[in-house]
Amino acid sequence: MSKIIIVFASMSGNTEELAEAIAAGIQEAGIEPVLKNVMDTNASELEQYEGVLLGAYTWGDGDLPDEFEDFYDDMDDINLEGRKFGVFGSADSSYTYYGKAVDTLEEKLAEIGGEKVFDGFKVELNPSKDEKLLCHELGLKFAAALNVSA
Ligand SMILES: Cc1cc2nc3c(=O)[nH]c(=O)nc-3n(C[C@H](O)[C@H](O)[C@H](O)COP(=O)(O)O)c2cc1C
Repeated sequence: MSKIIIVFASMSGNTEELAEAIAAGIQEAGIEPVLKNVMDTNASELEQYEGVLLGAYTWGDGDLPDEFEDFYDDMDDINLEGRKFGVFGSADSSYTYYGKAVDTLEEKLAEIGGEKVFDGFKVELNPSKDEKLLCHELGLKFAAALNVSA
């Protein structure tokens, strides 16, 4: 059973690229993460993992992606005490609420007991090579944070 799950939503592929780069960093640390599109899972699955990473682009006027709405509502029914989390997402700074979906998910994860490992990681549109390297480092850092508490 893997220790880490990464759940993401990505309409045009940018957030998915972040998720894959973070997953590669986790793999380098020796943990095989579970990587799932939010449409293929549900919030209750998060309770099975020690580490939870959520990735979402921002939609509408600072909104969560539509496909994250049910998952987000169902997070109220789970408890992530003792679990570590991190949130990431691609966004566009020409909008008023830059990457607000990332903030919304971070707040919810903290509310249900999770402990944040890194500050919400927002990337402007398509990730650059350097930003993908940063994702890789975040993956390593996240895996290390779990091992410390193990
Ligand atoms: C209709 C629409 C609304 C958007 N609203 C926001 C927003 O409020 N804030 C923001 O930061 N980005 C907003 N975006 C930009 C997307 O988050 C951005 O294009 C992102 O790179 C998409 O990521 P993805 O490739 O993972 O789908 C919006 C994009 C569209 C098309």
